[in-house]
Amino acid sequence: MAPEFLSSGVGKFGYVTFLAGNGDYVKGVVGLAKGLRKVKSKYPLLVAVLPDVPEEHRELLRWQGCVVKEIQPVYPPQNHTQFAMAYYVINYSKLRIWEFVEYKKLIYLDGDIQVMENIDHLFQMEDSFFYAVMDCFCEKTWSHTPQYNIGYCQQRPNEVQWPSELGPKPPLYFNAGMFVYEPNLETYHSLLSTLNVTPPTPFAEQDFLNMFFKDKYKPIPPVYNLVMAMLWRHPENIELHKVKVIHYCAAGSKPWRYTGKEENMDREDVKMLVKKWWEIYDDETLDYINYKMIDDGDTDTRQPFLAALSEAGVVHYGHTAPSAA
Ligand SMILES: O=c1ccn([C@@H]2O[C@H](COP(=O)(O)OP(=O)(O)O)[C@@H](O)[C@H]2O)c(=O)[nH]1
Ligand SMILES: OC[C@H]1O[C@H](O[C@@H]2[C@@H](O)[C@H](O)[C@@H](O)[C@H](O)[C@@H]2O)[C@H](O)[C@@H](O)[C@H]1O
Repeated sequence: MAPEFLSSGVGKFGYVTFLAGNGDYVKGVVGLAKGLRKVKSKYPLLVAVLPDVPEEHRELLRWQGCVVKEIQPVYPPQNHTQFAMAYYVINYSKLRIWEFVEYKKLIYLDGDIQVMENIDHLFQMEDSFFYAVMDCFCEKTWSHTPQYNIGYCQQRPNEVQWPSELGPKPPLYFNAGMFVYEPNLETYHSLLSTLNVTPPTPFAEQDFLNMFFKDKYKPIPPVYNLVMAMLWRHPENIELHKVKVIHYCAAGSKPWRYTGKEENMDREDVKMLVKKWWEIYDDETLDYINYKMIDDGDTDTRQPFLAALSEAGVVHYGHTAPSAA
């Protein structure tokens, strides 16, 4: 029986990710939990799971110190003019994390993200804004947009000017795989009611969140969410050695499925980033149950993590952990 985690306490800050289905994304979330431990984050990782996430995956995540919270799916209104790319529709369910009001501020991270350096300092940014990294319009996944078709990208706004005949330049657009936000019930209900009257679009909840938060959005540097395609689309904007958060969102880049066969996946930098992910995933000292408390007390690497878990009301009863997925 996995340890009993209760998240009844009021925690100020935390990380949150989203897990759907009974497939292999659970490996991404296990890797993320271990990565946050490796960088000695003080805060718990919440996992918003859809009902279709099997109990054995939830158990595995509890054994990795995660606070597992079941959410119900969110679907956009049926609409015949535009559809989200079917693969992304399930991501509208991410909106449920605005209901986690026992936390003052949360950092959302996709399950295909890895944290390579501590980013706890982001919680100190000014309240009442929505912080995220700007996306790039140059991937073929953007071929449905005027930006892609005229070659305009916010990552290099002066190379191809936005033509005035197309109207105002599009507002800055963020990648919704990582963002800093404040859970709030009023915002949550407004999100859902607005979604009810908003036709689905190709990038689903990412488009929707960009529209909803357009007046509160504040860009943060790309070191906080390396959208992998930036490596070959805009290398001039990336200093790889400074990157703190890696987002394995390019086709073929999911480390746990990596074959190296898809376009750009044979790049040395991609191979290095995939290797870094596996080094963390395979590191048993980072498994929650093996995460050592150092008796001398003053440099206990586990204490801040346990303190944050207790602050968040997570009570841990240790046993031997099952094998990882
Ligand atoms: O079958 C799925 C698809 C998506 N996700 C979650 O939704 C996030 C966003 O989906 P995806 O990573 O496919 O989007 P990308 O960033 O690759 O475009 C994932 O990282 C997971 O956290 C999931 O758990 N199961
Ligand atoms: O549901 C829409 C998704 O949109 C985003 O992924 C996209 C985006 O990054 C494009 O710019 C890339 O071209 C594309 O490959 C990639 O899948 C988010 O990362 C993901 O969390 C989720 O919101």
